[in-house]
Amino acid sequence: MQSDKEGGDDGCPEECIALSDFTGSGSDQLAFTSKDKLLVHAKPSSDWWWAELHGVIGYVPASYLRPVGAAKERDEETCLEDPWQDEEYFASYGTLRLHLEMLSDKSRTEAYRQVIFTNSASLRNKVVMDLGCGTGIISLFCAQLSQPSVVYAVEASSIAEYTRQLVKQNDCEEVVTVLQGRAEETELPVQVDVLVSEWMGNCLLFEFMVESVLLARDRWLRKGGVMWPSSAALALVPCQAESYYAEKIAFWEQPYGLDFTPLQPLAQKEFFTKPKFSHLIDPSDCLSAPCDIITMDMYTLQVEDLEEMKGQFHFCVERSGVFHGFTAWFTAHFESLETEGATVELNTGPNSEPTHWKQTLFMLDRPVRVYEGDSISGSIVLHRNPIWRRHMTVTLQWNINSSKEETDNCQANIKTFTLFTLTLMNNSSIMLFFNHCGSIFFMQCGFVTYMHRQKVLTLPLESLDFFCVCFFCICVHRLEQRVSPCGGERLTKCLINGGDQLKISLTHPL
Ligand SMILES: C[S@@+](CC[C@H](N)C(=O)[O-])C[C@H]1O[C@@H](n2cnc3c(N)ncnc32)[C@H](O)[C@@H]1O
Repeated sequence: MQSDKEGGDDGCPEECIALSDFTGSGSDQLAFTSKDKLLVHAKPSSDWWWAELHGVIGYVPASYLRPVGAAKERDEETCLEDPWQDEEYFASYGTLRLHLEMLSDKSRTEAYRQVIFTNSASLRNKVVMDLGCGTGIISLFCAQLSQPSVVYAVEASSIAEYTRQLVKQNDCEEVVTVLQGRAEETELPVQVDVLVSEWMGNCLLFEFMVESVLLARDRWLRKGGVMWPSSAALALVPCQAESYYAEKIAFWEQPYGLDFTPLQPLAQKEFFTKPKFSHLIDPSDCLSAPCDIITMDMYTLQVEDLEEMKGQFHFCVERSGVFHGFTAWFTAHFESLETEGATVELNTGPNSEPTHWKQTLFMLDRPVRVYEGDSISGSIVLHRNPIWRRHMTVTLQWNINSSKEETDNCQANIKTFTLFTLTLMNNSSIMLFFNHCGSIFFMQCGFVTYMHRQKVLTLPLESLDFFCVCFFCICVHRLEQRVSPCGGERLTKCLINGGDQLKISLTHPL
Protein backbone atom coordinates (compact mmCIF):
# COMPACT_ATOMS: atom_id res chain seq x y z
CA MET A 1 0.00 0.00 0.00
CA GLN A 2 1.31 3.44 -0.90
CA SER A 3 1.44 5.99 1.87
CA ASP A 4 3.53 8.84 3.19
CA LYS A 5 3.00 10.94 0.14
CA GLU A 6 4.34 14.49 0.14
CA GLY A 7 1.76 17.31 -0.21
CA GLY A 8 1.49 17.79 -3.98
CA ASP A 9 2.69 15.44 -6.68
CA ASP A 10 5.73 17.66 -7.21
CA GLY A 11 6.67 17.48 -3.51
CA CYS A 12 5.56 21.12 -2.89
CA PRO A 13 2.93 21.82 -0.23
CA GLU A 14 -0.56 21.54 -1.65
CA GLU A 15 -3.10 24.31 -1.07
CA CYS A 16 -6.43 22.97 0.12
CA ILE A 17 -9.72 24.56 1.06
CA ALA A 18 -11.70 23.60 4.17
CA LEU A 19 -15.17 22.28 3.36
CA SER A 20 -16.39 22.69 6.91
CA ASP A 21 -15.32 23.65 10.44
CA PHE A 22 -13.06 21.33 12.38
CA THR A 23 -12.50 21.92 16.09
CA GLY A 24 -9.59 19.51 16.52
CA SER A 25 -8.61 17.78 19.70
CA GLY A 26 -5.25 17.45 21.38
CA SER A 27 -2.12 19.43 20.73
CA ASP A 28 -1.31 17.74 17.42
CA GLN A 29 -4.58 18.56 15.64
CA LEU A 30 -5.17 21.81 13.82
CA ALA A 31 -8.53 23.56 14.13
CA PHE A 32 -9.93 25.45 11.14
CA THR A 33 -13.14 26.94 9.86
CA SER A 34 -14.99 26.43 6.63
CA LYS A 35 -13.32 28.07 3.59
CA ASP A 36 -9.92 28.44 5.35
CA LYS A 37 -7.04 27.77 2.99
CA LEU A 38 -4.52 25.31 4.40
CA LEU A 39 -1.15 24.17 3.10
CA VAL A 40 -0.86 20.40 3.17
CA HIS A 41 2.77 19.42 3.74
CA ALA A 42 2.44 15.67 3.97
CA LYS A 43 -0.11 12.88 3.81
CA PRO A 44 1.26 10.39 6.30
CA SER A 45 -1.98 8.43 6.31
CA SER A 46 -4.99 8.44 4.07
CA ASP A 47 -7.26 9.93 6.74
CA TRP A 48 -5.00 12.42 8.49
CA TRP A 49 -2.82 14.97 6.72
CA TRP A 50 -0.13 17.26 8.12
CA ALA A 51 -1.10 20.84 7.31
CA GLU A 52 -0.40 24.48 8.10
CA LEU A 53 -2.74 27.37 8.78
CA HIS A 54 -1.54 30.90 9.74
CA GLY A 55 1.89 29.47 10.58
CA VAL A 56 0.49 26.78 12.89
CA ILE A 57 1.05 23.14 11.96
CA GLY A 58 -1.01 20.07 12.90
CA TYR A 59 -2.97 17.04 11.77
CA VAL A 60 -6.20 17.62 9.86
CA PRO A 61 -8.84 15.12 8.67
CA ALA A 62 -8.40 14.61 4.93
CA SER A 63 -12.12 14.29 4.30
CA TYR A 64 -12.69 17.91 5.34
CA LEU A 65 -10.35 19.30 2.65
CA ARG A 66 -10.36 19.74 -1.10
CA PRO A 67 -7.36 20.84 -3.21
CA VAL A 68 -7.86 24.51 -4.17
CA GLY A 69 -7.16 23.97 -7.86
CA ALA A 70 -9.77 21.30 -8.00
CA ALA A 71 -12.28 23.02 -5.74
CA LYS A 72 -14.21 24.84 -8.44
CA GLU A 73 -14.36 21.86 -10.74
CA ARG A 74 -15.23 19.65 -7.78
CA ASP A 75 -17.90 21.98 -6.41
CA GLU A 76 -20.05 20.96 -9.32
CA GLU A 77 -19.22 17.32 -8.79
CA THR A 78 -19.85 17.57 -5.04
CA CYS A 79 -23.28 18.94 -5.76
CA LEU A 80 -23.89 16.05 -8.06
CA GLU A 81 -22.30 13.53 -5.78
CA ASP A 82 -24.45 12.13 -3.03
CA PRO A 83 -23.17 12.83 0.47
CA TRP A 84 -25.14 9.75 1.58
CA GLN A 85 -23.35 7.57 -1.00
CA ASP A 86 -26.69 5.85 -1.48
CA GLU A 87 -25.72 4.27 -4.77
CA GLU A 88 -22.93 2.28 -3.11
CA TYR A 89 -24.82 1.80 0.13
CA PHE A 90 -27.95 0.32 -1.43
CA ALA A 91 -25.91 -1.61 -4.02
CA SER A 92 -24.30 -3.45 -1.12
CA TYR A 93 -27.75 -4.38 0.26
CA GLY A 94 -28.83 -5.43 -3.23
CA THR A 95 -26.59 -8.49 -2.99
CA LEU A 96 -27.00 -11.44 -0.65
CA ARG A 97 -23.67 -11.14 1.17
CA LEU A 98 -24.88 -8.71 3.89
CA HIS A 99 -28.27 -10.39 4.21
CA LEU A 100 -26.61 -13.76 4.68
CA GLU A 101 -24.39 -12.24 7.37
CA MET A 102 -27.37 -10.66 9.15
CA LEU A 103 -29.66 -13.66 8.93
CA SER A 104 -26.86 -15.97 10.09
CA ASP A 105 -26.55 -13.78 13.18
CA LYS A 106 -28.90 -15.75 15.46
CA SER A 107 -28.72 -13.39 18.47
CA ARG A 108 -29.79 -10.44 16.34
CA THR A 109 -32.51 -12.18 14.37
CA GLU A 110 -33.88 -14.15 17.33
CA ALA A 111 -34.14 -10.94 19.36
CA TYR A 112 -36.53 -9.51 16.77
CA ARG A 113 -38.45 -12.78 16.59
CA GLN A 114 -38.78 -12.83 20.37
CA VAL A 115 -40.07 -9.25 20.43
CA ILE A 116 -42.77 -10.12 17.93
CA PHE A 117 -43.60 -13.46 19.52
CA THR A 118 -43.91 -12.10 23.04
CA ASN A 119 -46.07 -9.20 21.80
CA SER A 120 -48.21 -11.16 19.39
CA ALA A 121 -51.46 -10.45 21.21
CA SER A 122 -50.85 -6.71 21.20
CA LEU A 123 -49.91 -6.71 17.53
CA ARG A 124 -53.28 -8.10 16.49
CA ASN A 125 -54.97 -5.80 13.94
CA LYS A 126 -52.14 -3.30 14.15
CA VAL A 127 -50.51 -1.48 11.23
CA VAL A 128 -46.76 -2.07 11.18
CA MET A 129 -43.96 -0.43 9.22
CA ASP A 130 -40.75 -2.46 8.81
CA LEU A 131 -38.25 0.19 7.69
CA GLY A 132 -35.39 -1.33 5.70
CA CYS A 133 -36.97 -4.77 5.54
CA GLY A 134 -34.14 -6.36 3.51
CA THR A 135 -35.23 -9.95 2.84
CA GLY A 136 -38.39 -9.23 4.85
CA ILE A 137 -37.50 -11.37 7.82
CA ILE A 138 -39.05 -9.08 10.46
CA SER A 139 -42.19 -8.56 8.38
CA LEU A 140 -42.53 -12.31 7.91
CA PHE A 141 -42.14 -12.86 11.66
CA CYS A 142 -44.96 -10.35 12.19
CA ALA A 143 -47.22 -12.05 9.68
CA GLN A 144 -46.54 -15.56 10.97
CA LEU A 145 -46.41 -14.99 14.73
CA SER A 146 -49.07 -12.32 15.17
CA GLN A 147 -52.03 -11.03 13.22
CA PRO A 148 -51.35 -7.45 12.20
CA SER A 149 -53.80 -5.96 9.73
CA VAL A 150 -50.95 -4.94 7.45
CA VAL A 151 -47.14 -4.75 7.45
CA TYR A 152 -45.57 -2.19 5.14
CA ALA A 153 -42.14 -3.61 4.33
CA VAL A 154 -40.10 -0.71 2.96
CA GLU A 155 -36.78 -1.40 1.25
CA ALA A 156 -34.71 0.84 -0.99
CA SER A 157 -32.30 -1.70 -2.41
CA SER A 158 -32.99 -4.04 -5.29
CA ILE A 159 -33.30 -6.97 -2.87
CA ALA A 160 -36.93 -5.79 -2.54
CA GLU A 161 -37.73 -7.54 -5.83
CA TYR A 162 -36.81 -10.83 -4.18
CA THR A 163 -38.53 -9.89 -0.91
CA ARG A 164 -41.83 -9.81 -2.79
CA GLN A 165 -41.19 -13.36 -3.95
CA LEU A 166 -40.31 -14.46 -0.41
CA VAL A 167 -43.51 -12.95 0.94
CA LYS A 168 -45.52 -14.82 -1.69
CA GLN A 169 -43.56 -18.04 -1.21
CA ASN A 170 -44.40 -17.97 2.50
CA ASP A 171 -48.08 -17.17 1.92
CA CYS A 172 -47.88 -13.79 3.60
CA GLU A 173 -48.92 -11.53 0.70
CA GLU A 174 -52.32 -10.88 2.31
CA VAL A 175 -50.59 -9.13 5.19
CA VAL A 176 -47.16 -7.95 3.98
CA THR A 177 -46.95 -5.25 1.32
CA VAL A 178 -43.42 -4.68 0.01
CA LEU A 179 -42.75 -1.08 -1.01
CA GLN A 180 -39.52 -0.57 -2.91
CA GLY A 181 -37.94 2.84 -2.40
CA ARG A 182 -36.29 5.04 0.19
CA ALA A 183 -38.47 5.37 3.26
CA GLU A 184 -38.09 9.14 3.03
CA GLU A 185 -39.85 9.12 -0.33
CA THR A 186 -42.38 6.38 0.38
CA GLU A 187 -46.04 7.23 0.80
CA LEU A 188 -48.20 5.07 3.07
CA PRO A 189 -52.01 5.14 2.95
CA VAL A 190 -52.29 5.40 6.74
CA GLN A 191 -50.22 6.14 9.83
CA VAL A 192 -48.71 3.13 11.59
CA ASP A 193 -49.08 1.75 15.12
CA VAL A 194 -45.63 0.18 15.22
CA LEU A 195 -42.37 1.24 13.53
CA VAL A 196 -39.84 -1.59 13.64
CA SER A 197 -36.40 -1.43 12.09
CA GLU A 198 -32.96 -2.94 12.35
CA TRP A 199 -30.91 0.20 11.77
CA MET A 200 -27.98 -0.21 14.18
CA GLY A 201 -24.41 0.06 12.90
CA ASN A 202 -20.95 -0.28 14.33
CA CYS A 203 -20.62 1.92 17.40
CA LEU A 204 -24.41 2.10 17.21
CA LEU A 205 -24.59 5.03 14.80
CA PHE A 206 -22.21 4.28 11.94
CA GLU A 207 -23.96 4.52 8.54
CA PHE A 208 -26.63 6.72 10.21
CA MET A 209 -29.59 4.72 8.98
CA VAL A 210 -31.15 5.88 12.24
CA GLU A 211 -31.85 9.24 10.57
CA SER A 212 -34.25 7.55 8.13
CA VAL A 213 -35.99 5.90 11.09
CA LEU A 214 -36.42 9.19 12.95
CA LEU A 215 -37.81 10.91 9.86
CA ALA A 216 -40.26 8.04 9.32
CA ARG A 217 -41.28 8.21 12.99
CA ASP A 218 -42.10 11.90 12.70
CA ARG A 219 -44.07 11.36 9.53
CA TRP A 220 -45.76 7.99 9.85
CA LEU A 221 -45.98 6.88 13.49
CA ARG A 222 -49.37 7.68 14.94
CA LYS A 223 -49.51 9.48 18.28
CA GLY A 224 -48.91 6.90 21.01
CA GLY A 225 -47.42 4.44 18.48
CA VAL A 226 -44.55 2.11 19.31
CA MET A 227 -40.89 2.24 18.28
CA TRP A 228 -38.85 -0.98 18.12
CA PRO A 229 -36.10 -0.67 19.26
CA SER A 230 -37.52 1.74 21.83
CA SER A 231 -34.10 2.78 23.15
CA ALA A 232 -30.46 2.00 22.54
CA ALA A 233 -27.20 2.60 24.35
CA LEU A 234 -23.52 2.72 23.47
CA ALA A 235 -21.37 0.92 26.04
CA LEU A 236 -17.64 1.36 26.65
CA VAL A 237 -14.97 -0.40 28.69
CA PRO A 238 -11.21 0.17 29.12
CA CYS A 239 -9.45 -2.98 27.99
CA GLN A 240 -6.31 -4.93 27.22
CA ALA A 241 -5.57 -5.80 23.58
CA GLU A 242 -2.16 -7.39 23.87
CA SER A 243 -2.18 -9.47 20.71
CA TYR A 244 -3.47 -6.62 18.50
CA TYR A 245 -0.82 -4.30 19.95
CA ALA A 246 1.86 -6.94 19.34
CA GLU A 247 0.67 -7.47 15.76
CA LYS A 248 0.66 -3.80 14.77
CA ILE A 249 3.23 -2.02 17.01
CA ALA A 250 5.50 -4.38 18.97
CA PHE A 251 6.14 -6.21 15.68
CA TRP A 252 8.51 -3.39 14.60
CA GLU A 253 10.77 -3.86 17.62
CA GLN A 254 12.82 -6.72 16.21
CA PRO A 255 11.64 -8.21 12.94
CA TYR A 256 14.32 -10.65 11.75
CA GLY A 257 16.63 -9.37 14.50
CA LEU A 258 16.58 -5.80 13.08
CA ASP A 259 15.50 -2.61 14.85
CA PHE A 260 12.51 -1.20 12.92
CA THR A 261 11.26 0.98 15.79
CA PRO A 262 11.42 4.21 13.70
CA LEU A 263 8.35 2.81 11.92
CA GLN A 264 6.31 2.66 15.11
CA PRO A 265 4.97 6.25 14.97
CA LEU A 266 3.89 5.58 11.39
CA ALA A 267 2.26 2.32 12.47
CA GLN A 268 0.36 4.22 15.17
CA LYS A 269 -0.97 6.70 12.62
CA GLU A 270 -1.77 4.04 10.09
CA PHE A 271 -3.39 1.45 12.31
CA PHE A 272 -4.61 3.26 15.40
CA THR A 273 -6.34 6.39 14.05
CA LYS A 274 -9.22 4.23 12.87
CA PRO A 275 -10.95 1.88 15.23
CA LYS A 276 -10.67 -1.84 14.73
CA PHE A 277 -14.09 -3.12 13.74
CA SER A 278 -15.09 -6.73 14.22
CA HIS A 279 -13.07 -7.07 17.39
CA LEU A 280 -14.15 -9.80 19.78
CA ILE A 281 -12.96 -8.87 23.23
CA ASP A 282 -12.43 -11.62 25.76
CA PRO A 283 -14.33 -10.65 28.94
CA SER A 284 -11.10 -11.28 30.88
CA ASP A 285 -9.50 -8.38 28.94
CA CYS A 286 -12.04 -5.88 30.32
CA LEU A 287 -10.25 -3.89 33.00
CA SER A 288 -13.43 -2.71 34.68
CA ALA A 289 -17.19 -3.06 34.50
CA PRO A 290 -18.54 -1.47 31.30
CA CYS A 291 -20.79 1.56 31.39
CA ASP A 292 -23.41 3.01 29.06
CA ILE A 293 -21.96 6.28 27.86
CA ILE A 294 -24.63 7.40 25.40
CA THR A 295 -28.28 6.46 25.60
CA MET A 296 -30.88 7.18 22.96
CA ASP A 297 -34.61 7.31 23.53
CA MET A 298 -36.10 6.49 20.15
CA TYR A 299 -39.27 8.46 20.95
CA THR A 300 -37.56 11.72 21.74
CA LEU A 301 -34.26 11.64 19.82
CA GLN A 302 -34.10 14.30 17.11
CA VAL A 303 -32.18 14.19 13.82
CA GLU A 304 -30.18 17.27 14.88
CA ASP A 305 -29.04 15.43 18.05
CA LEU A 306 -27.11 13.04 15.81
CA GLU A 307 -24.63 15.75 14.75
CA GLU A 308 -22.79 15.53 18.05
CA MET A 309 -23.47 12.90 20.68
CA LYS A 310 -21.57 13.32 23.95
CA GLY A 311 -21.05 11.06 26.92
CA GLN A 312 -19.04 10.87 30.14
CA PHE A 313 -17.43 7.86 31.79
CA HIS A 314 -15.85 6.97 35.08
CA PHE A 315 -14.34 3.49 35.31
CA CYS A 316 -12.97 1.90 38.43
CA VAL A 317 -10.18 -0.52 37.46
CA GLU A 318 -11.09 -3.93 38.87
CA ARG A 319 -8.01 -5.85 37.81
CA SER A 320 -4.39 -4.78 37.24
CA GLY A 321 -3.24 -5.02 33.65
CA VAL A 322 -2.21 -3.07 30.59
CA PHE A 323 -4.63 -0.44 29.38
CA HIS A 324 -4.38 -0.66 25.56
CA GLY A 325 -7.63 1.00 24.58
CA PHE A 326 -11.38 1.22 24.85
CA THR A 327 -13.86 -1.27 23.44
CA ALA A 328 -17.34 -0.12 22.43
CA TRP A 329 -20.58 -1.95 21.59
CA PHE A 330 -24.28 -1.29 21.81
CA THR A 331 -27.47 -2.65 23.35
CA ALA A 332 -30.97 -2.14 21.95
CA HIS A 333 -34.14 -2.43 24.01
CA PHE A 334 -37.62 -3.32 22.83
CA GLU A 335 -40.37 -2.32 25.19
CA SER A 336 -43.20 -4.75 25.81
CA LEU A 337 -46.75 -3.91 24.81
CA GLU A 338 -48.21 -6.58 27.06
CA THR A 339 -49.16 -5.77 30.61
CA GLU A 340 -46.20 -6.73 32.78
CA GLY A 341 -44.36 -8.04 29.71
CA ALA A 342 -40.57 -8.01 29.82
CA THR A 343 -38.37 -5.75 27.74
CA VAL A 344 -36.33 -7.65 25.16
CA GLU A 345 -32.66 -6.70 25.02
CA LEU A 346 -30.26 -7.21 22.12
CA ASN A 347 -26.80 -7.01 23.66
CA THR A 348 -23.75 -7.01 21.37
CA GLY A 349 -21.24 -6.92 24.24
CA PRO A 350 -18.55 -9.42 25.29
CA ASN A 351 -20.74 -11.12 27.89
CA SER A 352 -23.40 -12.06 25.36
CA GLU A 353 -23.38 -14.37 22.34
CA PRO A 354 -21.25 -12.74 19.60
CA THR A 355 -23.20 -10.94 16.89
CA HIS A 356 -22.10 -9.96 13.39
CA TRP A 357 -21.35 -6.47 14.70
CA LYS A 358 -18.86 -7.90 17.20
CA GLN A 359 -17.22 -5.00 19.09
CA THR A 360 -15.20 -1.91 18.10
CA LEU A 361 -11.73 -1.34 19.53
CA PHE A 362 -10.15 2.11 19.91
CA MET A 363 -6.43 1.77 20.56
CA LEU A 364 -4.39 4.27 22.60
CA ASP A 365 -1.10 5.37 21.07
CA ARG A 366 0.81 4.10 24.10
CA PRO A 367 -0.35 1.38 26.48
CA VAL A 368 -0.40 2.26 30.19
CA ARG A 369 -0.06 -0.14 33.12
CA VAL A 370 -3.02 0.27 35.46
CA TYR A 371 -3.74 -1.21 38.88
CA GLU A 372 -6.79 -2.41 40.77
CA GLY A 373 -8.36 0.62 42.41
CA ASP A 374 -7.15 3.12 39.76
CA SER A 375 -9.81 5.12 37.98
CA ILE A 376 -10.14 6.13 34.34
CA SER A 377 -12.47 9.06 33.73
CA GLY A 378 -13.26 11.08 30.68
CA SER A 379 -15.63 11.79 27.85
CA ILE A 380 -16.55 10.70 24.36
CA VAL A 381 -17.85 12.75 21.44
CA LEU A 382 -19.34 11.15 18.33
CA HIS A 383 -19.14 13.83 15.68
CA ARG A 384 -21.03 13.20 12.48
CA ASN A 385 -19.07 14.01 9.32
CA PRO A 386 -20.46 17.31 8.01
CA ILE A 387 -20.10 16.24 4.40
CA TRP A 388 -20.29 12.45 4.17
CA ARG A 389 -23.42 11.82 6.20
CA ARG A 390 -22.92 8.14 6.90
CA HIS A 391 -19.56 8.69 8.60
CA MET A 392 -18.28 10.10 11.87
CA THR A 393 -15.30 10.74 14.09
CA VAL A 394 -15.05 9.56 17.67
CA THR A 395 -13.03 11.67 20.12
CA LEU A 396 -12.05 10.12 23.43
CA GLN A 397 -10.61 12.15 26.26
CA TRP A 398 -9.44 10.50 29.47
CA ASN A 399 -7.40 10.82 32.66
CA ILE A 400 -6.01 8.05 34.79
CA ASN A 401 -6.06 8.49 38.51
CA SER A 402 -3.66 6.11 40.22
CA SER A 403 -1.99 5.74 43.57
CA LYS A 404 1.15 4.46 41.80
CA GLU A 405 3.86 7.03 41.18
CA GLU A 406 4.79 5.66 37.76
CA THR A 407 1.40 6.74 36.36
CA ASP A 408 1.20 10.31 35.13
CA ASN A 409 -1.97 11.33 36.93
CA CYS A 410 -2.09 14.86 35.63
CA GLN A 411 -1.84 13.99 31.99
CA ALA A 412 -5.02 14.67 30.03
CA ASN A 413 -5.15 12.39 27.01
CA ILE A 414 -7.18 12.97 23.90
CA LYS A 415 -7.48 11.10 20.65
CA THR A 416 -9.77 11.33 17.62
CA PHE A 417 -10.62 8.32 15.43
CA THR A 418 -12.21 8.35 12.00
CA LEU A 419 -14.95 5.93 11.12
CA PHE A 420 -14.95 6.41 7.42
CA THR A 421 -14.60 3.64 4.92
CA LEU A 422 -17.12 0.88 4.86
CA THR A 423 -14.33 -1.38 3.63
CA LEU A 424 -13.24 -1.61 7.23
CA MET A 425 -16.38 -3.49 8.01
CA ASN A 426 -15.89 -6.06 5.35
CA ASN A 427 -12.63 -6.58 3.63
CA SER A 428 -14.01 -9.24 1.38
CA SER A 429 -16.20 -7.05 -0.79
CA ILE A 430 -13.64 -6.85 -3.58
CA MET A 431 -13.69 -10.61 -3.86
CA LEU A 432 -16.93 -10.28 -5.74
CA PHE A 433 -14.90 -8.97 -8.61
CA PHE A 434 -13.64 -12.49 -9.06
CA ASN A 435 -17.07 -13.68 -9.86
CA HIS A 436 -17.24 -14.89 -13.43
CA CYS A 437 -20.59 -13.23 -14.06
CA GLY A 438 -20.42 -9.84 -15.72
CA SER A 439 -23.57 -8.43 -14.18
CA ILE A 440 -22.22 -8.89 -10.67
CA PHE A 441 -19.16 -7.02 -11.73
CA PHE A 442 -21.20 -4.00 -12.56
CA MET A 443 -23.30 -4.19 -9.43
CA GLN A 444 -20.17 -4.24 -7.39
CA CYS A 445 -18.53 -1.23 -8.97
CA GLY A 446 -19.55 0.88 -6.02
CA PHE A 447 -17.30 -1.05 -3.71
CA VAL A 448 -14.28 0.38 -5.41
CA THR A 449 -15.17 3.79 -4.08
CA TYR A 450 -15.21 2.29 -0.61
CA MET A 451 -11.69 1.14 -1.18
CA HIS A 452 -10.33 4.46 -2.31
CA ARG A 453 -8.28 4.84 0.84
CA GLN A 454 -6.12 1.85 0.05
CA LYS A 455 -4.20 3.46 -2.73
CA VAL A 456 -2.90 0.24 -4.19
CA LEU A 457 -4.78 -2.98 -3.86
CA THR A 458 -3.07 -6.18 -4.75
CA LEU A 459 -5.36 -9.11 -5.12
CA PRO A 460 -4.67 -12.78 -5.77
CA LEU A 461 -5.96 -13.82 -9.14
CA GLU A 462 -6.46 -17.49 -8.52
CA SER A 463 -9.81 -17.68 -10.22
CA LEU A 464 -9.56 -14.83 -12.67
CA ASP A 465 -9.85 -15.70 -16.33
CA PHE A 466 -9.67 -13.65 -19.47
CA PHE A 467 -13.42 -13.03 -19.49
CA CYS A 468 -13.22 -11.52 -16.02
CA VAL A 469 -10.27 -9.33 -16.88
CA CYS A 470 -12.22 -7.84 -19.76
CA PHE A 471 -15.13 -7.01 -17.49
CA PHE A 472 -12.83 -5.66 -14.87
CA CYS A 473 -11.15 -3.33 -17.34
CA ILE A 474 -14.55 -2.03 -18.37
CA CYS A 475 -15.40 -1.34 -14.73
CA VAL A 476 -12.13 0.44 -14.22
CA HIS A 477 -12.73 2.51 -17.30
CA ARG A 478 -16.16 3.53 -16.02
CA LEU A 479 -14.81 4.36 -12.60
CA GLU A 480 -12.11 6.59 -14.01
CA GLN A 481 -14.87 9.13 -14.49
CA ARG A 482 -15.71 9.05 -10.81
CA VAL A 483 -14.02 11.01 -8.11
CA SER A 484 -13.86 9.17 -4.85
CA PRO A 485 -15.73 10.76 -1.97
CA CYS A 486 -13.10 12.05 0.33
CA GLY A 487 -9.55 12.27 -0.81
CA GLY A 488 -9.56 13.12 -4.46
CA GLU A 489 -8.06 9.89 -5.74
CA ARG A 490 -9.16 8.46 -9.02
CA LEU A 491 -8.90 4.92 -10.10
CA THR A 492 -6.41 5.18 -12.90
CA LYS A 493 -4.68 1.90 -13.45
CA CYS A 494 -5.47 -1.71 -13.60
CA LEU A 495 -2.40 -3.82 -14.15
CA ILE A 496 -2.00 -7.51 -14.49
CA ASN A 497 1.15 -8.31 -12.61
CA GLY A 498 3.17 -11.37 -13.50
CA GLY A 499 0.01 -13.28 -14.28
CA ASP A 500 -0.95 -13.98 -10.68
CA GLN A 501 -1.91 -10.63 -9.23
CA LEU A 502 -4.21 -7.82 -10.11
CA LYS A 503 -2.96 -4.44 -9.05
CA ILE A 504 -5.34 -1.50 -8.87
CA SER A 505 -3.79 1.91 -8.39
CA LEU A 506 -5.61 4.92 -7.10
CA THR A 507 -3.77 8.13 -7.68
CA HIS A 508 -4.40 11.77 -7.05
CA PRO A 509 -5.97 13.48 -10.04
CA LEU A 510 -3.82 16.60 -9.86
C1 LIG B 1 -29.34 -3.61 8.54
S1 LIG B 1 -30.33 -4.05 7.18
C2 LIG B 1 -31.68 -4.91 7.91
C3 LIG B 1 -32.43 -5.80 6.95
C4 LIG B 1 -33.58 -6.60 7.56
N1 LIG B 1 -34.51 -5.75 8.26
C5 LIG B 1 -33.08 -7.66 8.50
O1 LIG B 1 -33.27 -7.51 9.69
O2 LIG B 1 -32.45 -8.62 8.04
C6 LIG B 1 -30.97 -2.51 6.75
C7 LIG B 1 -31.78 -2.50 5.47
O3 LIG B 1 -32.40 -1.24 5.38
C8 LIG B 1 -32.36 -0.76 4.05
N2 LIG B 1 -32.42 0.70 4.17
C9 LIG B 1 -31.53 1.52 4.76
N3 LIG B 1 -31.93 2.80 4.72
C10 LIG B 1 -33.13 2.78 4.09
C11 LIG B 1 -34.06 3.79 3.74
N4 LIG B 1 -33.83 5.06 4.03
N5 LIG B 1 -35.18 3.43 3.09
C12 LIG B 1 -35.42 2.13 2.78
N6 LIG B 1 -34.58 1.12 3.05
C13 LIG B 1 -33.45 1.45 3.73
C14 LIG B 1 -31.04 -1.32 3.51
O4 LIG B 1 -31.05 -1.38 2.10
C15 LIG B 1 -30.98 -2.67 4.19
O5 LIG B 1 -31.57 -3.66 3.39
